[in-house]
Amino acid sequence: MTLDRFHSSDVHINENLDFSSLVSNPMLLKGLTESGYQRPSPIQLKTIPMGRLGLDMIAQAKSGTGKTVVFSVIAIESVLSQLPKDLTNRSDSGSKSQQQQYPRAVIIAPTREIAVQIQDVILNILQGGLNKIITCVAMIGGMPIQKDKENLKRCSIVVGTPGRVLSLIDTGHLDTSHVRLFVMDEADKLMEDLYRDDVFKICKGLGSKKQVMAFSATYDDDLLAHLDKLVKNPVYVMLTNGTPELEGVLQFYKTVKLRQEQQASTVFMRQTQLMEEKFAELEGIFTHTPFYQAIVFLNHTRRATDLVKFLARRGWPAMHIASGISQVERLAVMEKARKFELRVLIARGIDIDRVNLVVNMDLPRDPETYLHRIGRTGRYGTTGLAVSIVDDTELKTIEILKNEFSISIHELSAEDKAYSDLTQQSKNRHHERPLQAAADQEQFKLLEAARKDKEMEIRDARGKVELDDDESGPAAASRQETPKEKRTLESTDGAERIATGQKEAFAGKKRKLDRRMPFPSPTVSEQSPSVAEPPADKTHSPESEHQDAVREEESDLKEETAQETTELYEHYAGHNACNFGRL
Ligand SMILES: Nc1ncnc2c1ncn2[C@@H]1O[C@H](COP(=O)(O)OP(=O)(O)OP(=O)(O)O)[C@@H](O)[C@H]1O
Repeated sequence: MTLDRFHSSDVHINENLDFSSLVSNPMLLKGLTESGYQRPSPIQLKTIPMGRLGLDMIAQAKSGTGKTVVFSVIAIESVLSQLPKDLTNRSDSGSKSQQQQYPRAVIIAPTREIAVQIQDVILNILQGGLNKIITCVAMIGGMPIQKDKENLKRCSIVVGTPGRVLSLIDTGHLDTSHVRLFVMDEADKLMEDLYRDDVFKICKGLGSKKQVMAFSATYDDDLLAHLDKLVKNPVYVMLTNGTPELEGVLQFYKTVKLRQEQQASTVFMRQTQLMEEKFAELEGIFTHTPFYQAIVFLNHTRRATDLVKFLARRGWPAMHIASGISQVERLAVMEKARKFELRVLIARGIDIDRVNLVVNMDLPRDPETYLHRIGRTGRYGTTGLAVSIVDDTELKTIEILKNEFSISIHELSAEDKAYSDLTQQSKNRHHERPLQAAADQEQFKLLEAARKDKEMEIRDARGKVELDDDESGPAAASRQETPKEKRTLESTDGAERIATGQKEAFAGKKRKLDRRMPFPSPTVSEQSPSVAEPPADKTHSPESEHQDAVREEESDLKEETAQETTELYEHYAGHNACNFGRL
């Protein structure tokens, strides 16, 4: 098994067809071809013709096999079918501003990132010339709603998250009178308790004249029962009979154990120590496995920041998009990941071409989510590696995944032939080096930004700081400063050099600022990997405050852990959620 690009049978069709046999509009065809879609995948071949006929549909295909392109094409075709013929076939159809536009298709997805990705796919396809007459806008929570209201005056395809779309319908800003298509992407997630009511309300709010389609990689009885109420007389297209594992993804697990001397007295300590072990294991995997970009999943979002710091200290540019950061920041992180400026993204369901390694630091709560996660690699029939780092309790879950859901997961060991083949090949691969250089540059930029941040902070807090004008190295050379400005510098290797006499005054600040630095270099901190580091700003966090915080976190975690353990076992052990043969 290699990581070189090949396309597995997941996306291979036997027919000698290209998209010209599926779509007729020349600009649509041009947009598809120029977006890199030459030949349709099996799900595209089966569903696009029926979707174009206006049939309601429930469709299933493995992750990353082209479902987004299916409903993007159908949405564009649905809009085209409502526009006058003379507008839709010519590339000189006039500018959008001259045309009255109404929302004609609404697509919803469970996460903001996925909604933005869908918008990007559609916008790319529209680049073939249809962008002159069709507009697609993502409307998602966390972004200013005012902008959506403005955009709705000139928007034909709305892609959004349920909460935002519903609120735009409820307030009358989304005019539903011309909507003729409603698509639910990742329908399995959309039918979870969190979103289901909103999705039902949206479906009702969009009126009765619309075609309804649902897409997912997995279906179970509950999901089908819910969808039955939303999708009337659907055609079912199911491409997978068993568990929808991707052929190109090798799956492994690696067990971590606490050492004798680590026998923790509390749940919190035990969890923390186990996570430390998992962090160390992750570092080993990153060191020995060839990969372009990796996505790491964690169940507890609070660990995401710790992991970013841990990886950054070891030279792996990483960022997270866990909750707690603003939507604007999340989108910026996604952009960096896409531009290949990050090697590691700690994230949820997103589509980045170069991801060929997925790591689970905790197992998810249900097998569907496991499949979603590992489906972030092996996109469009390529190859990838998925590793779950588990402790003793999670090992049982691996057994259940293997036995009850027939998912093949092997223990990761140097002796494993598939894995050793893979690592062996890395010796001949050179792709890491230029990437590392690019990543280093990015790290340097971030260190520079952090350094500037520090200066601002110092200036704000203490007024003008009179420091010796003693600096050297590239960081200094690249800076332009006013003569009066005095500075605290980091050289490129991250070591801080502060003028004598100012160190003590600066020390409290420094600890505070270190925590904010996105990519502290390994030399900034020589601490051992610590998952639950004490608050760095000791001047502002006396011992007692720290203990309170630890206690609070401990009790939080206890609750979460207890609840999750119960949910996890109920979910995996007792039930047969994945009845994939139903359709
Ligand atoms: N016909 C095609 N030819 C080449 N590449 C394609 C084709 N269709 C889709 N792709 C690429 O495959 C990747 C996955 O496609 P897409 O996101 O549509 O899959 P999906 O089934 O919707 O995945 P998920 O279930 O994870 O959302 C994307 O990078 C997309 O650009």
